[in-house]
Amino acid sequence: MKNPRKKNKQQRQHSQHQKQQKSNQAASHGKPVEQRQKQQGEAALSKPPGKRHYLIACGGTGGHLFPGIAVAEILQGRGHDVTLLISEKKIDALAASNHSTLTFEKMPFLAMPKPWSPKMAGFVMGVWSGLKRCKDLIRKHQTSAVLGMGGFTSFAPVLAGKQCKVKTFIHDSNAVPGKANKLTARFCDEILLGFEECGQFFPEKKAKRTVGTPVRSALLWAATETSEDPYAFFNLNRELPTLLVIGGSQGARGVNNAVAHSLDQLDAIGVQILHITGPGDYQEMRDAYAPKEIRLRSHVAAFCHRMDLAYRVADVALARSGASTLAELATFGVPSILVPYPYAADDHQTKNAAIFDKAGAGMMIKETDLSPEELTEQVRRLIQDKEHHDKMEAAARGMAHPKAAVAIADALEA
Ligand SMILES: CC(=O)N[C@H]1[C@@H](OP(=O)(O)OP(=O)(O)OC[C@H]2O[C@@H](n3ccc(=O)[nH]c3=O)[C@H](O)[C@@H]2O)O[C@H](CO)[C@@H](O)[C@@H]1O
Repeated sequence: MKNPRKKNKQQRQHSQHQKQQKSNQAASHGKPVEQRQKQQGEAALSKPPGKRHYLIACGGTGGHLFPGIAVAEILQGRGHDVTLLISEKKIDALAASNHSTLTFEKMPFLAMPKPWSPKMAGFVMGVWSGLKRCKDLIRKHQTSAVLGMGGFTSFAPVLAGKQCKVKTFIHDSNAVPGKANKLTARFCDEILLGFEECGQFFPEKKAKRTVGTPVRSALLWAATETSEDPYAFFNLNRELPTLLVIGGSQGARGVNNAVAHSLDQLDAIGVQILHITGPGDYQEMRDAYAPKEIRLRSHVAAFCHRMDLAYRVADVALARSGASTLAELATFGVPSILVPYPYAADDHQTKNAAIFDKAGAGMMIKETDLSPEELTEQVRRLIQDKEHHDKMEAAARGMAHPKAAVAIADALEA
C-alpha cells in the first residue's frame, strides 16, 4: 500500500526545517549552527575567563537524564564545564553511553521509602553521604549553580548547593510534581516547569516559570534535518505508513502486550511497525513478531539510540505519556495514541496525556480500554484520514518548546 502522505510529510519537514533553523538561530543569539559548532570547539580549547562549572542532577530514569543532557549540551556549547550526576541504574548507563563528550558521575539511586519503613535509615544515610560528596564536588569545581531534574537522586545535590550558597534550580517536567521536587522546592531558588499546570502544586510565593521540557540537540536538529535516510537505518519501507511504539525509557509491558495481540489487525491495515520494547520484553516481543515477519514489515529493538531517526519515520506513535516522550512527539509533530502508565506516582502520566488530549495533540486511551479493535481503529484513522492526522500534527507542534534547554541554561548562567 502506497502512503500518500509521505511527500507531504517531507515538504512539511523542509518548511519546518527553515522555521526551526530561524528559531534555533534566535535561541542561540542568531548564530548559524556551523558557526556555533566552530565556536563551541574553540571555546573548549581556549577556556575563556568566563568559563563556569554547573552541576546537573538527572539520575534514575531517561525522563530525568535526557532533559538534563539537553541543558548540559547548551552550557557546554557556551564553553562551560558541566558534571551530570546520574544513578547506578542500568538505564542511566545505557542512556549516557551515547554522550561521550559529557562528564557523568554516578551516585547511588535513592527512592524515598514509606515514613516508618525499616529502609528509612538507609535512605537517610544515602542522602547524608550524597550531600557530603556533592559539597566536595561543588567546592572542588567552584560550581556556579545546581540544577535538579527531579527524583530523590537530585535531592542531595540541590541541598548541597543551598548549603554551599550557590544558586539552585529544579525542573519538573510533569503535570504533577514528584515527591522529591515538592520537598526540594522549599529551599531551591527557582522552579522551572515543563507544564504550566504543575505550578499550582508549589508554594505561590516561590519563583517559578514555565519553560517546557528540554529536548536533546540531536533530536531538535533531526526534526528538520533530512540528510540521513531513517528508513534505510531501520530497514523499513518508505512507501508504507509507520507506527512507532515506544513505552518510555524502559519499555511498557501493557503497551507491548496490546500490540502483540493486535499484529494481525495492524497488518491488515497495511501499517509497518517500529517497536521499541524496552530491554525486559525484547525477546518476548521478537517471538510475537516472528511468525508475522513475512507479511508485516517491522523493526523491533530493545533500546534505540537513534530516537532522532525513529521520530522521523513515525506517521503515528503509540506511546506512554512520560514528559520527555511528549516533548519529543511535539518537536517532531507526531500524532499519538497515548496510554498512560496506570501506576505512575499521583497518576501523573494521565494528567500529562490529558493536556495533550485537550489540545488535540494526541489522544488518550486507558490501558484497560486498549483492545486490538480500538487500537487498530485509532491507528487506521490516523494513517488514512489525512485531515484528522494533519490537525493532530499541527496541534502537537503547537505543544513544542524548542527553546526549553536554552531558557534553562540562561537561568543558570544569569
Ligand atoms: C513510568 C514512569 O513513571 N515514567 C516516568 C519517567 O519516564 P521515562 O524515563 O520513561 O521518561 P520519558 O517518557 O519522559 O522519556 C523517555 C526518554 O527516553 C528516550 N528513549 C526511550 C527509549 C529508547 O529506546 N531510547 C531513548 O532514547 C526518549 O527519547 C525520551 O527522551 O520519567 C518521566 C519524567 O519525570 C515521567 O514523565 C514518566 O512518567
